[in-house]
Amino acid sequence: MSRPKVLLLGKIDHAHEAWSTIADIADVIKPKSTTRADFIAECHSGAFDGISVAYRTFDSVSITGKIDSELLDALPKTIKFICHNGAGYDQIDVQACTAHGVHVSNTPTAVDDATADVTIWLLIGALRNLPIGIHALRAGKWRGSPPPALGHDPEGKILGILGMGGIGRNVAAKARAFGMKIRYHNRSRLSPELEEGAEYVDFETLLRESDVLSLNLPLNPNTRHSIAAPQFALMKPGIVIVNTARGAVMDEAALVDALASGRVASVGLDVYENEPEIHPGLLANPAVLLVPHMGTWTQETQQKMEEWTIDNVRQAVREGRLKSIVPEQKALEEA
Ligand SMILES: O=CC(=O)O
Repeated sequence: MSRPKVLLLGKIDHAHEAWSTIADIADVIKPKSTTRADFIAECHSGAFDGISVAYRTFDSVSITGKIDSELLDALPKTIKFICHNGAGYDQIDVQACTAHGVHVSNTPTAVDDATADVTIWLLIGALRNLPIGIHALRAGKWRGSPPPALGHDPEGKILGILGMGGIGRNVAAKARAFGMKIRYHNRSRLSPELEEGAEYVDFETLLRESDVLSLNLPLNPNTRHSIAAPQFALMKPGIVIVNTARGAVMDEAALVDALASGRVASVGLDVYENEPEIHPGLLANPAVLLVPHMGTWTQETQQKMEEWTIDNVRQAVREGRLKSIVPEQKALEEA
């Protein structure tokens, strides 16, 4: 019987030992292409014939582009599993995968601490007007003249969390240590054990009453531009917003307008609508705290994410099922 074949899209940077165990159970194939057009041609050349599982990284989008119907049509029909290294899988059209009989996994929980840590860092930095001070200091002007306006303490402020999954709940736990009052909105209300005292409110109340809003929802066709001009108009003037989810859950141009009008006092952003491009209105604004998508940028978390993805590959090869199928496809593994 021929050995299973695994396609590696991107590279393994940390979990080399775990990855070496895949070579014991499968042949690993790497693409030669560096562009989507070449990758599709390579698919048609038969180079990937027989693969059943693909491991992919966020950065491998530069080779393949989005995993959509066109790409799935080009890949051999034998592919049954795509194991994505990352919590957010907006680069993958899950509906198209389901239609092609391909199951998709991501890396929930592995990213929660690191992403929540950066969320809290951005939250405090934006609340305290730190970017203005940092900017002035680097320009040799100490605090600047005039100095930044006084910031605000997190204690007693309402933190509204939009998207109360693993990362949102981790942010809540950490923000409680700063004395923040936690409210959230989600597609559905959580059990009291998961809520841990957080108050469930409707979307409009979250927008109207939050002092700080943290975006922790996944990007998909339903959540794109969840925060746009009509939502900014409802917000409490002077709100601080933090986004460590995906840029496109918020309309970046509308955000620039909301900052200019003062409706939004400050933002802390790790993600952008058209990464790595950033809206010039954000770059020009010294009040905003900007980080280049580093939410999971730690040794420990990158290692955990790779190991988690490799576990998915291993389970797919050995047992024909995934450790962490994405929520949209849960019913497929239960069937
Ligand atoms: O952005 C990071 C991730 O999706 O894991």
